[in-house]
Amino acid sequence: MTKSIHNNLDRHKIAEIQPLMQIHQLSLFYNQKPAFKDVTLSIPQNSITAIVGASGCGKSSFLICLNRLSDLIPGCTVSGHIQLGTLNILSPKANTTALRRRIGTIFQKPNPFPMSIKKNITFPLKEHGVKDSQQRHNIVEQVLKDVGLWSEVKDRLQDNALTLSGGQKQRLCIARTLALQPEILLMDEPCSALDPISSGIVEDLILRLRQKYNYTIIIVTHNLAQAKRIADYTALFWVDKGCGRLIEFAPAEQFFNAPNNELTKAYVNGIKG
Ligand SMILES: Nc1ncnc2c1ncn2[C@@H]1O[C@H](COP(=O)(O)OP(=O)(O)OP(=O)(O)O)[C@@H](O)[C@H]1O
Repeated sequence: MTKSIHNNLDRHKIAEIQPLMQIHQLSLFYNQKPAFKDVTLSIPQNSITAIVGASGCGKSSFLICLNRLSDLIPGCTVSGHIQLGTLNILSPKANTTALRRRIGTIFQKPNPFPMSIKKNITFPLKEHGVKDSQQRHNIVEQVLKDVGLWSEVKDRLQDNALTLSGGQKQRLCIARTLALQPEILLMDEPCSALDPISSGIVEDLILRLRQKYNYTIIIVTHNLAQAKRIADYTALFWVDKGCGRLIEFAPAEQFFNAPNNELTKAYVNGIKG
């Protein structure tokens, strides 16, 4: 269940990876108070990037900028630039519905809709224009298989999703997001509300989504051991003078074994944090 560092992409592959999303001088403010400032980094494609750092350093705030969920928070403003291919994500002209289909979010607390297991997946598909019911059913089966839930729920697809265990609910939420075929998955501490067994299953799933399906995944985690097991790249955020800053962003092997920054060194060695 738990994975060794060998699950991470090897050094040669890391050198070949192209940036998928370019983030330049990104800052986020809640009612003029900065949560984090001046973050510049490129998210490599088909890889797992972990965001780590002590509580309150702006990790979740960073994540919500990337598909403009930040628009939904009153008093929240974002400045800087985020480029995804030809799309300028922060442009007022960007279509946020289409954007959130391309960039899906998995939250810390699994949030299935209070409806059947099957409808949890077919409902968003209908909303996004998948009209053919056989096609919707095929997608349900495919994504439930992708998250390893099909054999557990195939005989109870009409049961309310709220009857599932915490780990099953989280995998259903991941399946619901996968059904819309996003390019990027944002995960905000997806395992922290789960027991260790369920957490291991979701961790394995995250690795499989990158290895088998080439997803680009950005995951916020408090769990350094988890970041070490699954991340190809890791970013450390830290609070400086009341505001989050990006301290270091590097391939995971370098980040954990030979970081450039003294703060990163102290953090990965458990001296800080
Ligand atoms: N909706 C909000 N309104 C005002 N301030 C907020 C809001 N959400 C977060 N903050 C503040 O922004 C700062 C960064 O919070 P954020 O949740 O992004 O940090 P984090 O690193 O994800 O923390 P944690 O690891 O505890 O989840 C904190 O000072 C927090 O109190």
